[in-house]
Amino acid sequence: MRIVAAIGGSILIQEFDSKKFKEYAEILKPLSEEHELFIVVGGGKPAREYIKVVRDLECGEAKCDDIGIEVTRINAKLLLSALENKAYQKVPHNFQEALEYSSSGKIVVMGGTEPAHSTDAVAAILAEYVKADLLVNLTSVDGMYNKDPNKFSDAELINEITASDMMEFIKGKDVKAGTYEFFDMTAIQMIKRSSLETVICNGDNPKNLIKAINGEKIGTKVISE
Ligand SMILES: Nc1ncnc2c1ncn2[C@@H]1O[C@H](COP(=O)(O)OP(=O)(O)OP(=O)(O)O)[C@@H](O)[C@H]1O
Ligand SMILES: O=c1ccn([C@@H]2O[C@H](COP(=O)(O)O)[C@@H](O)[C@H]2O)c(=O)[nH]1
Repeated sequence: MRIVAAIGGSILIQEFDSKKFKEYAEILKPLSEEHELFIVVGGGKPAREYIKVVRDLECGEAKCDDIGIEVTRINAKLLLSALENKAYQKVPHNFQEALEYSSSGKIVVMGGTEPAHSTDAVAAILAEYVKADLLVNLTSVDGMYNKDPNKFSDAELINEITASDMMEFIKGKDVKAGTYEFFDMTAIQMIKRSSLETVICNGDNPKNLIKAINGEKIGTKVISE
């Protein structure tokens, strides 16, 4: 299968250590023997810290995004280091490069592309571009809830949701650099327009990626209606 997986920076770089990079490398290396893997890495807390500094410099939102993108690419480089020769050792800056690098037969790892969206959108556009069989979004919670589970203890996990309902849910959320909390509109539009098979699940345990690939019931399945 051709798979695009977005790994949240909130997962990979919770602390400034190599733990999650190593854990993911252990899972991704054997998976790449069976599947074509494209990994998109988020910025996490470091991206938001840097974005705060740029915002204070009053350079405008696009510059904030630009710095965010740089941080996602640093995180991508860290994952490349962990993956060693199983990954193509260059971070693509656009979708065409991603496709070119994948012809090496190795895992492709990238961060952001251009301003005004999150790496969740990058993963969805990439999935469309490479005609992926599956898009997996690995984040810091078990999937999509009816409200923010970190703010409401009675939040309920949604097992299945249509892209249209998800759009309705996300409508009006902040689109400033570093504030895309949980998915962004561009990502959902791609899922809808290209009927991308999509699963959102908890990436704290990298084995959840295997479960999602094997079609086990996990997290939230997004239906492209
Ligand atoms: N309805 C919701 N369902 C699930 N999570 C939600 C919801 N609303 C808000 N959130 C928040 O979204 C967060 C997940 O987004 P976050 O930006 O941390 O993820 P990421 O994409 O995995 O990482 P990063 O953006 O740091 O790369 C959760 O920690 C949760 O608090
Ligand atoms: O293609 C992209 C990717 C990212 N950004 C900016 O970087 C931050 C960090 O990415 P996350 O996916 O949120 O971790 C994001 O909030 C954007 O500000 C971008 O502009 N374009």
